[in-house]
Amino acid sequence: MTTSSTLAADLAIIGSGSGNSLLTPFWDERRVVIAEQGVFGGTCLNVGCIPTKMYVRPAALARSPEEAARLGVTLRTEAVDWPAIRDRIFSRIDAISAAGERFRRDEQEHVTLLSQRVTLTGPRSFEAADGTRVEAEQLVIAAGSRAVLPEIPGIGLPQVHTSDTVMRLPELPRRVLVIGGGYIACEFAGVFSGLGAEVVQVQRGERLLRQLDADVSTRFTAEAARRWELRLERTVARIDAGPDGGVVASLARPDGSDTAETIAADVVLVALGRRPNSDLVGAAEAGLDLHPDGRIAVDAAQRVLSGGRPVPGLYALGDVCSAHQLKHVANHEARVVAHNLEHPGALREARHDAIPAAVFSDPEIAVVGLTEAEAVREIGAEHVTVKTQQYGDTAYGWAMEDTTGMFKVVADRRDGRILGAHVLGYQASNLIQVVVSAMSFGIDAHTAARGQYWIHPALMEVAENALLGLDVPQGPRPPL
Ligand SMILES: Cc1cc2nc3c(=O)[nH]c(=O)nc-3n(C[C@H](O)[C@H](O)[C@H](O)COP(=O)(O)OP(=O)(O)OC[C@H]3O[C@@H](n4cnc5c(N)ncnc54)[C@H](O)[C@@H]3O)c2cc1C
Ligand SMILES: NC(=O)c1ccc[n+]([C@@H]2O[C@H](COP(=O)([O-])OP(=O)(O)OC[C@H]3O[C@@H](n4cnc5c(N)ncnc54)[C@H](O)[C@@H]3O)[C@@H](O)[C@H]2O)c1
Repeated sequence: MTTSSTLAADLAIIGSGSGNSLLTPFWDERRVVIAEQGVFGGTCLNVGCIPTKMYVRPAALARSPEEAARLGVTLRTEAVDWPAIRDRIFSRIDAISAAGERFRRDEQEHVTLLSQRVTLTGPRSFEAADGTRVEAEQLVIAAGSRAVLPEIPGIGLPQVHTSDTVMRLPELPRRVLVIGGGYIACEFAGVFSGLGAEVVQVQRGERLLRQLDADVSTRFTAEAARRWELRLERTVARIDAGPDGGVVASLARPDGSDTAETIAADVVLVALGRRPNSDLVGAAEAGLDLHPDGRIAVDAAQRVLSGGRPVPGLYALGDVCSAHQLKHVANHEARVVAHNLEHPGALREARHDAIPAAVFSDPEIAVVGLTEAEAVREIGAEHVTVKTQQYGDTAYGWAMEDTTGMFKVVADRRDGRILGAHVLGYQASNLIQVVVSAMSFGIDAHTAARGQYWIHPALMEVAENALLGLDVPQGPRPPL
């Protein structure tokens, strides 16, 4: 049945992920429409950051006998109860999503929740699948992104998953084929292998996480190869149904030539990047500017551009427009948009410098700023200073008997400006924050190292030592 009702709104939002956080008390007395085609709460909560990291922790625990053995303690992982892990994770997450939806739908009279896909009909209007039209004073596109699937035979087989579905499998698969070498592929390879599955990861390039600093990418690839099987410089050409309910994947070289290699697996995870959902909202048809990769173009205030000019009252945020597909970036952009919706005469701009990211794999990685190669390109090799501090050369690293952790810092040797940091190892995502702070507040490398106390002998000393190892000026009266 179709209806032709038209809703007038002060604010309309497409997407209930980061878009859901736009509703400050300012909107309590105003009419708001939120359109959501899928599960309420978006990617991070339901199928992204949160459930993946809830799998990472049990996988790390299951792996701990290896580390314990180095320290003279014998542990054994007796069993991994996948259904229990899965149900613990999703009983928490599904309840949060359901409560969020109930709150908006039933407890907020000023909010209308349209649980449908909507398509733009103008700069501040859209239409839902059932014919409901919405005309808004201001509109925010927060429609996110989705997994890219390669067009290969067998991609539609039920054993082939994306991150959207693989976390809800009924049982822990015995054999998992992971296609891709990016964030999602490396995190799931770490989880499944940690929990005891046989993992084969197929990556087109010669290293995993190729976009990261070469030292980190190289060391991670070597460590991954110790934990699960890698097939590098390979792609999957086709997937066929195999015996015992599994599949058989045929590999090819990156140029497409056959290698006669096959991999048998029970489950395949495809993780080859995510494309912005600008097409799902009809952004091009509505005349909005798009980047070549499909992202909606916005200005620094997150205003959507059309013909190079901002469209009044139309904003976008998060994966649908951002060059950084990260939840903390989407959240920051949402805060900026929330401000700008309330204060159209005093717009604020989003800050996109010193954005950190972590790959929660085994080992863990965290990065911020320029890689060494990017720094050389940007300011010239003669101005770049680099220090890599091994975890194993610090006191806490001795306690851990660590052999792989590294903390690399890149700086400008002329003024000590920190340009980037690249960390691999235990707690990398926490340790890097001290460099993120220094970069964000403009603190030079020597001041960051000597202008504060560091708890001895905490693992954080690895950051202190990395900063101290840079060849940077100390100024006339440096902190001691
Ligand atoms: C497996 C995985 C792990 C991740 N881990 C991390 C991590 O550890 N740290 C991190 O920072 N980031 C992580 N990310 C990335 C992070 O999840 C995203 O950057 C973030 O969730 C994007 O938020 P968003 O609000 O832009 O989009 P979303 O949360 O995806 O919200 C967009 C919503 O819009 C809806 N929608 C789209 N089109 C329409 C339409 N036409 N009509 C109605 N509704 C529509 C969608 O259904 C969706 O619910 C991960 C992503 C994945 C997939
Ligand atoms: N911890 C985190 O912050 C986290 C975790 C997961 C996802 N994410 C976000 O989600 C985004 C998407 O993750 P992702 O892992 O899908 O993408 P990605 O961009 O990290 O990696 C995609 C990988 O697929 C490869 N690839 C692309 N097309 C290919 C093809 N046709 N054949 C073979 N290989 C191909 C690329 O070379 C790359 O290695 C990430 O970029 C990240 O921003 C973040």
